[in-house]
Amino acid sequence: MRLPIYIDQFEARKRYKDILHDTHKGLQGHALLIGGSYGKIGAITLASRAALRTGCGLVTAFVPKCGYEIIQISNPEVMVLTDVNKKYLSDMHYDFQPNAIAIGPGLGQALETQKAFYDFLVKQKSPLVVDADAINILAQNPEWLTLLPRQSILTPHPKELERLIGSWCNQEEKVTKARAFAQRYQIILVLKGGPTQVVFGQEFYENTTGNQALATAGSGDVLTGIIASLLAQSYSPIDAAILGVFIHGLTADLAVPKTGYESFIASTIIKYLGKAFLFIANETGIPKT
Ligand SMILES: NC(=O)C1=CN([C@@H]2O[C@H](COP(=O)(O)OP(=O)(O)OC[C@H]3O[C@@H](n4cnc5c(N)ncnc54)[C@H](O)[C@@H]3O)[C@@H](O)[C@H]2O)[C@@H](O)CC1
Ligand SMILES: Nc1ncnc2c1ncn2[C@@H]1O[C@H](COP(=O)(O)OP(=O)(O)O)[C@@H](O)[C@H]1O
Ligand SMILES: [Mg+2]
Repeated sequence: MRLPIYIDQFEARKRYKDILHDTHKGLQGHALLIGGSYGKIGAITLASRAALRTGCGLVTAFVPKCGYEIIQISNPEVMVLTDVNKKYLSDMHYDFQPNAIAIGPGLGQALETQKAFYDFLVKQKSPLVVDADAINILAQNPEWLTLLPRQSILTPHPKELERLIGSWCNQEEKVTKARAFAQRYQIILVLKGGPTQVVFGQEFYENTTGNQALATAGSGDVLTGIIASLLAQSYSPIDAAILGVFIHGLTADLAVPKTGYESFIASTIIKYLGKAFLFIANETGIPKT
């Protein structure tokens, strides 16, 4: 098997773009995060907060009606659009053009949601971030995979990946199958785990940040928000995926000396995003390459 390209501070720094001093929220990108269902509004709450803390100018969450107050109260900076349905999404309808869309955290797999996801996919032209139940819905409806815009980023954890590509006997087979899948549908696969790997065309990357503190509910939802935010800020899909997984893991490496593994939760990732960006934006004295 070919050796991976390691996603280290140098790979991250060469992709990182400074925030310009004369920018404004209208230039910083508008991310739309679609998901949530009754009992799982937390997933989209976390993703949208992470998107804001990753630097995009505007964030809108699209959730079923039951999520409206939850998100408005917990994230006042986030705008909220609601579905006609109370407990799960049934019509992903909005009348603005976001710079990036992520779909899936907490979405559920109700039949009406599946149908709405199909209608949504048919209309999409720009790369998406596809996570969690949106991946599970694609695994149940593989013929919809051809609807994914080129260079969409899918972020499966190992179980979601298995649903999507079938099982594997060893790491080599996993990567080979993932690569064939990514090439077939012209997508980027972020294979989450410890370590997270990224598969794109002929390239195969492996992240060097992160630790077991990330084994906590919602940490993948936060990653989805981070990648969507970078995509909204005009990072290319592969740069958004690479920088996203690096920053996400880095928060855990920076936090653990203070929090320990046990008390680290998904919100801690968001809390440490600032320190992670300072590290990447060269505040440590390490030259930017
Ligand atoms: N606060 C919230 O609202 C939360 C909502 N969530 C949402 O809940 C829904 C279900 O997601 P889940 O991922 O929990 O359910 P899944 O059924 O997709 O995945 C859980 C299964 O995957 C296995 N698995 C997960 N990570 C693994 C790894 N690294 N190695 C091997 N096996 C692994 C688990 O053992 C379990 O069998 C999604 O929509 C998700 O976004 C979760 O993100 C948790 C937090
Ligand atoms: N032991 C570990 N070491 C490093 N990273 C981990 C570990 N366990 C989980 N993670 C990371 O945490 C995230 C978990 O994502 P996911 O399973 O989708 O969580 P959730 O759905 O609860 O948000 C992924 O980014 C994964 O790489
Ligand atoms: Mg997940």
